[in-house]
Parts: sequence; C-alpha cells; structure tokens
Amino acid sequence: MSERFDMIVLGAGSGGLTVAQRASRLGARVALFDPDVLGGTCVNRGCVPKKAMWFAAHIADMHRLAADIGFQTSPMALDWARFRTLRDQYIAGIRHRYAMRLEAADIHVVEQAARLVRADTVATESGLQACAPHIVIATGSRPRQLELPGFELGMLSDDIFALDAPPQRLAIVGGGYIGVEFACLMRGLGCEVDLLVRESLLTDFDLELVEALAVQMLAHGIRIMRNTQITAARGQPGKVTLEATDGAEYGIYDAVLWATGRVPNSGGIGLEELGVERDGHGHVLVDAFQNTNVAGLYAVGDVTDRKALTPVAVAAGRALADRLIGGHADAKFDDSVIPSVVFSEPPLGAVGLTEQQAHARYGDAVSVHTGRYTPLLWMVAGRSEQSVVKLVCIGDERKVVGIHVLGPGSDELLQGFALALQKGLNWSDLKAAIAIHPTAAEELLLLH
Ligand SMILES: Cc1cc2nc3c(=O)[nH]c(=O)nc-3n(C[C@H](O)[C@H](O)[C@H](O)COP(=O)(O)OP(=O)(O)OC[C@H]3O[C@@H](n4cnc5c(N)ncnc54)[C@H](O)[C@@H]3O)c2cc1C
Ligand SMILES: NC(=O)c1ccc[n+]([C@@H]2O[C@H](COP(=O)([O-])OP(=O)(O)OC[C@H]3O[C@@H](n4cnc5c(N)ncnc54)[C@H](O)[C@@H]3O)[C@@H](O)[C@H]2O)c1
Repeated sequence: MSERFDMIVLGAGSGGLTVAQRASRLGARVALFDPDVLGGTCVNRGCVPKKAMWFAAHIADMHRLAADIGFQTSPMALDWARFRTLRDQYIAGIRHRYAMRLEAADIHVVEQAARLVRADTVATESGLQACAPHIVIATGSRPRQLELPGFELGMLSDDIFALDAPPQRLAIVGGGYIGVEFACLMRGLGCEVDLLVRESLLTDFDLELVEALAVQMLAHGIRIMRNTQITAARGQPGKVTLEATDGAEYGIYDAVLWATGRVPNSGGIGLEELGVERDGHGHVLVDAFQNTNVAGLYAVGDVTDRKALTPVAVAAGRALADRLIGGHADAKFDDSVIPSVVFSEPPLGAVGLTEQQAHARYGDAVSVHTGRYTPLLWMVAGRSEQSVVKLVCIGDERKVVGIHVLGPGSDELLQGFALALQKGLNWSDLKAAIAIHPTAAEELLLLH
C-alpha cells in the first residue's frame, strides 16, 4: 500500500530542498527522499567547504601581501585539523537548520534512495512505497570517473575535503571550474601544484581573461601543462606518477585530484523503464517549465542539462513549486542570464556572452571595451600583475551583452552588474553613472 502525497522529491540537495520547502509552504503534502545527508553537493562536497578553503587560502595570500607592505610577520602555518573542524561544524550547523525547517514544515523525510516504479509511484529498497501526482527528480550529479589504469590512485573532489593534511606535491587533472579553483586554493595553502589539462583552461570563459588568470597562476607558482591528456597513473598511494599520451611522465606526486567533470545521477532510478528522455551524457531532458516528456515527472538541478550551479537548481525548484502548487501556470525561471564566478586567485567572473561567442552570434555588430589595471594594494606592495575587465557590446547603442571581470573583488562586484545587464544596459548607462572610488568596480564604469 503506497502512502499518498501531493508531491514527491528525489534528492535533498539545492534543487530538491528548494522545491520541497516551497511546495510545502504553498500547502502541499510533500515527501522528500535522500539516502545521504541533507544539503547535497553544494553544502557538503561543493560550494560551501570549497569557499571556506578559498577563504583560508586567501588569508594566507593576504599574509604574504602584508609582509610585502611592511608588516612584521612571522611564518604563519595553518592548523589544518582545527580549520577542518571549524569548517565541518559550520556545515553541520547548516544541515541541522535544514532538518529543523523540514520538520517544522511537516515534510516527510525518508533517509533512503528511491526509484520510480510508475510515473506516480516511487519505492525504496526496504519496500516503502509512496505516490503523488507530481514527482521531482533532483538527484544531482557525481564526479566523472575515467577508465584509465591507476585511476584509483587519485582522489575525486568529494575526497579532497576529508584530507588529513594538505599534500606537499599535488597534481590536478582537468582545467574546468574545479581544477582551476583547487589549483589556486591548494597553492595558496602551500602545496606545489601541477595542473594537467587536456585542452585549455575554462573553455566557457572569455579567452583574454582566462589567459590573464593563467599568467597570475603561473606567477603564484602553479605549473600548467596544456594539451596534456593523461592516460594512466601508476605507483602507490602517496607516490603517484602520471603518464600522458605523448609518453611524457609527470610526478612523483603525493596526491592526484581528478577534476574531469561530473555525470548526472540519472541511472538505475527507473527513468529508462518509464521512457524518460535523456541526452547522450545522461542528463534528463526538460522543457522551460522543468517538465520531462512523461506527464507528472519533472527534473531540476544538475541532473538536467542546465548549467550546473546551485542558484540555477534553486531557481528551477522555486519556479516549479510556484507552478505546480502555487497555481502560477506561467512560472519558469529565466536562464538567459546566469552569472558565475570561478573562485580562483584572483577570482574570475562572467555574465552573458564572451567576446568569442558574441562575434559568432553578432559578427561585425560587436564592440569590445577592455581595461587592464593593477589593483591599488598590489601596486603599493610592488606587484605588477594585472586585473582585467571587459564589456562586450552590440549595435550602435552599444547594448551590453557580456561582462567579464578578473581581479580582487570580482566575485562580489559582479552580482549588481549582472542584474543591470539582465534589465537592459547600454554602455552609455555605465559612462553616465557616478563611480565609487577607489574600487575595482569603478573600472567597469571608466572604460574607453
Ligand atoms: C567542488 C564543487 C564546488 C562547487 N562550487 C560551486 C559554487 O561555488 N557555486 C555554485 O553555484 N555551484 C557550485 N558547485 C555546483 C553545485 O554544487 C551544484 O550545481 C548543486 O549542488 C546542484 O544541486 P542539485 O540539487 O541539483 O544536486 P545535489 O546537490 O548533488 O543533490 C542531489 C541529492 O540527490 C540525492 N540522491 C541521489 N540519488 C538519489 C535517489 N535515487 N533517491 C533520492 N535521493 C537521491 C543525493 O544523495 C544528493 O543529496 C560546485 C560543485 C562542486 C562539486
Ligand atoms: N564556482 C562555481 O560556480 C563552481 C565551482 C565548481 C564546480 N562548479 C560546477 O560544477 C561543474 C563541474 O566542475 P568540473 O570542473 O568538474 O567540470 P568542468 O566541466 O568545468 O571541467 C571539466 C574539465 O575536465 C576536462 N576533461 C573532461 N574529460 C576529460 C578526460 N577524459 N580527460 C582529461 N580531461 C577531461 C575538461 O576538458 C575540462 O577541463 C562545473 O561545470 C560547474 O557547473 C561550479
């Protein structure tokens, strides 16, 4: 006998928690299944512990800057165990607050994996069954595992948060968000880092800013090997050598991080049997309203083919609950403008089209305004690395279709500019605005 609900949600990560809580607030009786801890990737194995580590690395970098500008500093060593405890306590606190909120909302939480047995019914291995007219797949994604000899000698991003101590020599394979972020932050924490990249870095970002970031990473002592396809790892844990297609060998490393993308958790949960359409990578295909091709089944977050970012999963979940339970038939989220930041050192932020994408789409109508500057504090400290800001515009009115920022503060300053771009922004609006001086943000207003 199945227990009946108004909505069932598979997955208590960013997307699943949002849709479940919002649907409940709007009056639905909701069941939420997840075999793992509450919060999913972002809270437990992603954004949150990563950002805490980024802050620690940033503090270490500021300490080096402090010495450069005249502070009497003594060597500063991170008590890794204490830092890990504090970070993990913070995360446990987030999970605790989620649990309290779910309980207060009377959401029926089942700490088990579920699979679809019919379009309106899910079941667990232990034999529990539940049914609802609306079932939301929010099962997220997991790190991609490569089929190459010795893969098990390396770790995945899930594992890096559990390290007892930072390795002295670390290889990172992959040049996407995770590869670049961990290269920078582990270097900041004192590791020797080699970044081995199949093609080039951050291929979705503006080439000019990525190259400027690469210059700074090199200046910080990160070795970047491009066009390097790793074919095998050998040795033993703590002593690993990597082999590449051209016969070159890299190492010996104390640790290897495979950061080669993520795959959706869409297998083995009954989707094939029900005929739910997926793309070649396994992402569940959804329309603008998060509907799958099967009535009553929806998907949000990393398990879909949308951009794999927490705010995207959250926005999708919110809109879906508003539509299914809140009665807003047109509710969907606008995914045309999605800002994002790579938490590198310094951070790299982007919203809208890159120069390359704009040229491909608008040809000669594109104009680009780029500024390079050395941040004030770096100048004082005698550093000469440059930050870069870029506006990508189209047409005679110079409508802004892309904003790209690299440098200290980029992570915080981008949000307001992204909102302006979303609302419709011309270059003349920026030129007419009064700047805040001296800041990094004003560089975007002062472009020629
Ligand atoms: C290292 C790292 C750093 C990141 N940093 C950022 C960042 O700075 N900013 C940002 O925006 N994004 C970041 N991301 C991406 C972000 O974490 C994801 O986009 C986001 O967590 C996706 O949320 P989700 O709800 O789709 O999936 P998840 O958070 O992965 O949640 C899915 C949940 O489903 C559960 N589940 C799986 N199978 C089943 C089943 N059969 N039944 C029930 N439950 C199931 C899982 O246990 C999991 O809890 C980062 C990711 C990583 C890995
Ligand atoms: N700051 C943030 O917002 C943030 C941070 C981390 C992750 N994320 C999200 O999580 C996603 C996953 O991050 P990621 O860095 O794992 O993926 P990614 O897609 O950003 O990068 C994957 C990298 O692995 C390489 N790669 C893929 N297959 C390979 C192979 N077989 N051999 C060698 N290299 C290979 C790719 O060329 C690429 O450089 C991101 O795309 C992003 O959406 C966001």
